[in-house]
Amino acid sequence: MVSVRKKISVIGSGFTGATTALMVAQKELGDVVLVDIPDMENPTKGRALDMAEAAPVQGFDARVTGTSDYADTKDSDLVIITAGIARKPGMSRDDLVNTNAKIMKSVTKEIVKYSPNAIIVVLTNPVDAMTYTVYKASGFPRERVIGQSGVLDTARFRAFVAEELNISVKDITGFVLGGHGDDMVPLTRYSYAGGIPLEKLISPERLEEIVQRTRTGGGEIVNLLGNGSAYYAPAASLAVMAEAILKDQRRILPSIAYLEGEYGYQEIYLGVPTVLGGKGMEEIIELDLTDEEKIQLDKSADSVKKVIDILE
Ligand SMILES: NC(=O)C1=CN([C@@H]2O[C@H](COP(=O)(O)OP(=O)(O)OC[C@H]3O[C@@H](n4cnc5c(N)ncnc54)[C@H](O)[C@@H]3O)[C@@H](O)[C@H]2O)C=CC1
Ligand SMILES: O=C([O-])CC(=O)C(=O)O
Repeated sequence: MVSVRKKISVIGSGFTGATTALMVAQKELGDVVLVDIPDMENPTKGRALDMAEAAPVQGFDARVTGTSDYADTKDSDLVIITAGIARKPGMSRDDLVNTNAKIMKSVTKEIVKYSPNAIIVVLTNPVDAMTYTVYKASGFPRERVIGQSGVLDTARFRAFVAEELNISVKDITGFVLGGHGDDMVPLTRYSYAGGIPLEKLISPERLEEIVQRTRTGGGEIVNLLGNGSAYYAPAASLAVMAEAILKDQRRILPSIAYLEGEYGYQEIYLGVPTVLGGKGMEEIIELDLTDEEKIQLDKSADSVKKVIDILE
């Protein structure tokens, strides 16, 4: 009998990969295959087994297995790439580019071989350029290769605003555009608390401080952890994108998408509002930007382009 359960492969069983596997399984989005390099096969199997043993306690129905053999990923519906090195204090995400680009190319080859119809979501940094690398290496249409940054960046902004206003995080919405670097563009004009524009509730000076903290939110955690980067909120962000795709929810979520003229950019991956559904990135939503916002977005796009140029 052919299984109708969805299959999700998570490449990289480190902090973000393992946490994502658990969150995706807890949401019962499908069966999860956790993959790492042969040297990491036993720890990967161990993490997967440990998660499988959490299933009866928490009552989720999802098989979780660990492997270093890509044949086990065959016919995945969704593949999430977290493989690669993470930064340490004093490093920028862009410092990871050469090492991680090689890893992206090798894992993409295996993904395409075993799951030619999969949708791929990339987390590995520098994520805009790594998503571009996977897109080029896969030959997949742009709908099926996206990256994760905006859900996380927006979540950080929402968390800081909720703390500032002492209001539930559930009532705060935000919008972050651009590359996943310190010049990302949080759009306060499109951000609300319970439907009320934030600009009516928080002073411009304080809002600017929150925007700055959002921009450097990844680095704040890198400095606190000392030996790696964030993983709970990144994994939660991947799980929500996975859910939107696997349940064909058509949610409006920011993702890193390949632009073919949208927002005035060509042949670049950049964070923009998208509709995520069963086909992957189904639409890009173009917002009107003020001159100042467009200048900021141009700066962010330039930074991403420079990293992509290193690769080419
Ligand atoms: N886009 C975003 O918002 C975020 C991106 N990241 C990025 O995600 C990546 C992973 O971060 P962590 O999980 O914390 O790192 P980690 O070091 O805990 O895990 C990375 C795993 O990748 C594995 N790996 C390396 N080469 C591989 C290959 N060829 N095939 C399969 N697995 C391979 C390693 O063995 C390791 O287990 C980093 O590049 C980090 O910067 C992390 C958080 C947020
Ligand atoms: O900061 C990092 O290196 C990891 C990351 O992308 C984030 O947490 O936003």
